[in-house]
Amino acid sequence: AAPLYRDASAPVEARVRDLLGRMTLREKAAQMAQIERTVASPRALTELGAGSVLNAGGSAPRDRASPADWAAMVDGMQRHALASRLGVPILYGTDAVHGHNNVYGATVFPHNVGIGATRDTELARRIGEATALEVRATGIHWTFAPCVAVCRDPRWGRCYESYSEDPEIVRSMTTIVSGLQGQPPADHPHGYPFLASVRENVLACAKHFVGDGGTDKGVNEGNAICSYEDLEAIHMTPYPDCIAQGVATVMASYSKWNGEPLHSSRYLLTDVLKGKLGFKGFVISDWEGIDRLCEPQQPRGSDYRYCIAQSVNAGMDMIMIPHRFEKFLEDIVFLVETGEIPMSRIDDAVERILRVKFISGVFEHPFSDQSLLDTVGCKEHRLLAREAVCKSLVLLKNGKDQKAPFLPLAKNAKRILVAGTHADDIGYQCGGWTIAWHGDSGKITLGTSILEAVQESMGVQTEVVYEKCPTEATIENGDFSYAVVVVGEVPYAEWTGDRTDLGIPFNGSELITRVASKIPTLVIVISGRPLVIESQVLEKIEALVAAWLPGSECTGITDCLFGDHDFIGTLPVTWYRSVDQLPINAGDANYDPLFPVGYGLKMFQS
Ligand SMILES: OC[C@@H]1[C@@H](O)[C@H](O)[C@@H](O)c2nc(CNc3ccccc3)cn21
Repeated sequence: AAPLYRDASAPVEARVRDLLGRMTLREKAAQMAQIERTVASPRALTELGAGSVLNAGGSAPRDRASPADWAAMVDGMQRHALASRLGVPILYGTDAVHGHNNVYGATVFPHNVGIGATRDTELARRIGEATALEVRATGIHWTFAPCVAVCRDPRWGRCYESYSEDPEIVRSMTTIVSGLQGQPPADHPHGYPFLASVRENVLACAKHFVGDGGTDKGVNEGNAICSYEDLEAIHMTPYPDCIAQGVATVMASYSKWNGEPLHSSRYLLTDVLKGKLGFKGFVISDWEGIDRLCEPQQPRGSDYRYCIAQSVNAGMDMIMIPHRFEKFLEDIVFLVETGEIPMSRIDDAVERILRVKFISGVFEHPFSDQSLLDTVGCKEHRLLAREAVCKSLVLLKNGKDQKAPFLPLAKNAKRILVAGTHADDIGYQCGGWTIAWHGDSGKITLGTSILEAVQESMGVQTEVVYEKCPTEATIENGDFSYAVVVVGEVPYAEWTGDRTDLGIPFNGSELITRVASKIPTLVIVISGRPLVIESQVLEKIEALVAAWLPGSECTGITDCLFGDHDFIGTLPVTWYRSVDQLPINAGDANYDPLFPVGYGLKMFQS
């Protein structure tokens, strides 16, 4: 008879116990390893039985790989895993954090800060549903999303991955978990991982536990200095909501809390997350997250045994290694055999990993479903992304006085100027974590730029003049009804986004001033965070829109500019006056921002 763990009708916990009981120590240790796709060899998967594979940001089967290429790659790895002694399938994970952003042609949604601006929790769920389909279409089981960081300082290079500085807004947006994984039934056991449909849903990952958005001065992978009460009230708030929705995995933060690395915090990973909050899925490290535990005394990962012991004993269940798998195996087996890591801790970790694998359906359905291939970048998902862009825009100024609103723009103007570094650049409007890890400029994927959206919106009798950096002659003699100047930040990810100077890059303020001195001007800011807008610049322009990092579907912007839809977005983060004010958050004493959290104008008086 087939072994119990292969019996899909058996209770999950019985299958877990049966399989665990059959595994050697090396096989258990291998299940705790997540390796990068470039080292996911037949030896690693069949002989050694690695538990999971990921692709780093930007690591793809080939340039502009098709969904079918991705699915073939994952299915190929799965076949090797199923050929292992006990045939335990892998889980493949990827960063689909604003759509399936590593895949060319996938729908790219606004980054989290823009979704926070919508305050639309149902929209967040629908984005999760669409993203899950596009991820599944490529054969992938798991996304390292949502990031539920509560960003408290815009100098942090990842604040665009945070829905808001307000923990209540972040918590409300965790509905994306139910979109990604499906909605658990009312009687779902608390804290237990959940997946509705192996065909249409993917496992989610709440990250980065905990306090990633609260590091001192916004330094990435830095130190959150605060009381436990503040850590709980500000940064931990979204996690019970994710756990209540059956989130399958949680990723530990690179950062520290009062000097203690999260990756080796037994109190926070085990006593709080698994004990007090009752989380029964598994905790995964960040990329080489345990290697950093040796810093700064010695070079990263120099005493790897120490790193493994500190982290696994603290409650880490899976290690995103991602390259030195065999060293990991050797060391962790040594640590268990010498009693440094108790076998009970290994069994707990592997139990959690197997539990997620059984509830994920991957034992019964290990391979991709070809019928989903056409969902990648499909019209319906692009319309959803367009709706999200429209709802994410925040109107910060509309007319030099209330009685003369500047928006909606006239579609039948004779001649208009579109200018700025960000008017015609799909890469810029998508931001980081898009195709490449840190994003890029240019036509990096399919989509509609702001310029293209304007050109498509205007009547035939309107001449749209586009100059990225307009000359004085153009500005002086152009005879334009109005100008749309699109400026902002270049894409960045993680530490590459840490900045203390938060002015508009490429001398954006100077360009705005040159144009606005002669032509009635709307400014659109493409950025992962509020940027410094000097008061004399703000006075010169007719209108100002914060568009965040809208992604591939910028028709959503012209849907508002020309009045087909009103603006509904409101600031999810404080728009500060100057960097000298930082950190500045709603609720602070003497809170004196340029525009407060919650601010956002409408065109049509409701
Ligand atoms: O991509 C996997 C994780 C991601 O889920 C985390 O949110 C993020 O903190 C994270 N950082 C890295 C390391 N970054 C890296 C960038 C380029 C090449 C290789 C690694 C990997 N990851």
